[in-house]
Amino acid sequence: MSTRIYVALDTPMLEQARTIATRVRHHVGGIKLGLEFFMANGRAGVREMAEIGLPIFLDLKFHDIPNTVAKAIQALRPLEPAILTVHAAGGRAMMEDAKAAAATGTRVVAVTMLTSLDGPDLKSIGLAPDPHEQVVRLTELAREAGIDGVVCSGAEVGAAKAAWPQGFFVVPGVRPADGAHGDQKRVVTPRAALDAGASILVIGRPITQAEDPDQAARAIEATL
Ligand SMILES: O=C(O)c1cc(=O)[nH]c(=O)n1[C@@H]1O[C@H](COP(=O)(O)O)[C@@H](O)[C@H]1O
Repeated sequence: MSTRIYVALDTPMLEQARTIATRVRHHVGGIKLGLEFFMANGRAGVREMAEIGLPIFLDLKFHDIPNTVAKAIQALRPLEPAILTVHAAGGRAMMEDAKAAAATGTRVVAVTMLTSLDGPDLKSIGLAPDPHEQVVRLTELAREAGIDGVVCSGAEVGAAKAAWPQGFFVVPGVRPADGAHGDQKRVVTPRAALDAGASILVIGRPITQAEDPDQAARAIEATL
């Protein structure tokens, strides 16, 4: 079992999420539930998934004024997720208040730069077109805010870890060497992401869209 893999169950269908999670549960360390699942199934759905017995990573990527984010996270406290996400671009005060509002055992991690973006995308939204610079700057801000870690691509996790050696690093957008990239742009293999400093890997479609998700999870696990 690789406790370093969190399987992203991006589906609105509770039964489908439960079926995949049950099939792969011996090869992953946790379940990531995101906006697609949460919008369709809400807190009750999260509770049902928690019954499978794996840690829950609730990825709702909060990005709003500090008060709104803190109140939203407070409302999630009873679910006691192992990990939850905010956007680092929400700023230091928002991240500080997010951490203060979360349950004691919940790691709060901040998304630095989405793995679906590249340098030209950064430029198109008015930022310096250098993913490394952007990820390192936001990693330093997250560290100063006193949260637990960041989300970044495997291409930048080495630089982020150098900026925050004690941080917790979540790396999505990983693909087996021959895997389809889909909408992900800054992609590395699971092994390369771990070697570069990832604490955990978030893997969705390479497992969930496989003909045999259990076999796909095992094959990835074997490369780690
Ligand atoms: O916060 C995340 O988990 C996240 C951040 C990011 O920059 N990129 C990213 O892909 N994710 C999530 O990671 C998962 C990746 O899924 P796959 O591309 O199917 O492996 C999705 O659930 C995304 O929402």
